[in-house]
Formats: sequence, structure tokens, C-alpha cells
Amino acid sequence: MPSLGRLHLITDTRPGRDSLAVLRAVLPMAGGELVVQVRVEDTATDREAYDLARRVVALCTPYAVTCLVNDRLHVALAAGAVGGHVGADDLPVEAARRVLGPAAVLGATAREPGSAAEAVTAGASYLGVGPCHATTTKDGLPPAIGVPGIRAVAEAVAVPVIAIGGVTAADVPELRAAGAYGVAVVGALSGVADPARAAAELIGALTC
Ligand SMILES: Cc1ncc(COP(=O)(O)OP(=O)(O)O)c(N)n1
Ligand SMILES: Cc1nc(C(=O)O)sc1CCOP(=O)(O)O
Ligand SMILES: [Mg+2]
Repeated sequence: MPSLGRLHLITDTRPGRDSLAVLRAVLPMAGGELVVQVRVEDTATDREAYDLARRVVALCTPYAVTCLVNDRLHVALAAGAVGGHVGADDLPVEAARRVLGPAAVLGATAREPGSAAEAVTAGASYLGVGPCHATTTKDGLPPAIGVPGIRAVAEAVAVPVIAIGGVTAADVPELRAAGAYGVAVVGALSGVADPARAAAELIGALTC
């Protein structure tokens, strides 16, 4: 598996957001620490997901930035992404690994140590763990697990733990101390006045 970046930028396709503008701003300063996850609303068509993923892959390739696709692994393969991310409502991790193949990056969502260990056994190369804090970006999430919840999972697995859910640069020192390898964010980069500066702050905190 290619080495994994520590800052995962998840595309924000909510109305009024411009995920490609955010990406264009962040890419030139992010270097190898950036991973971009193409995530579209459940109501988006596969064609819309594919078109966005193709554009994201095209933007990421000159910077050698890893591009993943959330949920829709056929879109990941078709668009030339390096891998995908699955959760409880998506293909099981073991099936996702079969679809993507042994070399792909495969992320899985885990919210507690037991399912985290199972996901790793089934073939996950990293875990997205959360929600760390409350967030308005996504509906229907369980209660926040906080830094202790992130620590519990990080102590249970040997793959990178990516903390997600309401994460900001200010949270990063505590998350790293708890064993998180990196963070995945939507709001901390989308909808801020200066995404490049926000990304620099996050990467600085993740790599110091
Ligand atoms: C890095 C990362 N962690 C968790 C998630 C959430 O995935 P999932 O539980 O499948 O929910 P959706 O994102 O599909 O709504 C993620 N996407 N990325
Ligand atoms: C897409 C997603 N999944 C989560 C989970 O806990 O599974 S939290 C989340 C949204 C993350 O956005 P923000 O950084 O704006 O809080
Ligand atoms: Mg999912």
C-alpha cells in the first residue's frame, strides 16, 4: 500500500459549496500529506459521482496526491482512484477488498475497538474513526466518541487511525497524543475563507 497522507480532505457537495475550488486552493501547498476522498450525497447519480471523481483524480495526479472514493467502489475503479472508503451501509470490508484488489487503499469506518479489529482483519488499510465531536455536516450520526473513543480504537489496531467529525486544527495535538495518525475533515476546509491557510495549519499540526 502507498504511504498514507495524514490530512484527508472530504469533498463537500452540499449546495453552495465548491469542492473543486477548495481542492485547487489546497493542492499546491499540501504535498504528500494530503488524501482526497470524493464523497457525494446519497442522492447523486453514479454519473455525477464519476464525473466529480474524474476531475478530482485529474487535479490530484500532478501532485501525486492520493484520491479515494467513498462508498461507490465501481466509481473508484472507473475513475482511476487509488482506493475507497466503506462504512456500515456499504459493501463489507472483505468484499470491498476483493473488488478493489490487494494493492488498493481501503478505508473502513469504525466507532469502537471490536469492529475496528474486525475491519482490519477483513482487509482495511486504515480506519476512519468518529464522530470525534458533534458535527452539522452529516445527519444521523451516533453520539460523539470524543478523544477517549479515538484512543480506544487506536490502541486496538495497528493500521492508521483517521479521526473524523467536527475536527479542527486545534484538536490535532490531543488526537495525535491519543494515537490518531491523521484527521479527515469537511468543514475545516470547506466554507472557510482561506482553505490553503487552513490546510497549512492542519498539516503543520499533523507533522510537527
Ligand atoms: C475517513 C472517513 N471516516 C469515516 C467516514 C464515514 O463513512 P460511512 O460511515 O460509510 O458514512 P458516509 O461517509 O458514507 O456517509 C468517511 N467517509 N471517511
Ligand atoms: C462524513 C462524516 N462521517 C462521519 C462519521 O463519524 O462517520 S463524520 C462526517 C462528517 C465530517 O465533516 P466535518 O469535518 O465537517 O465534521
Ligand atoms: Mg459510506
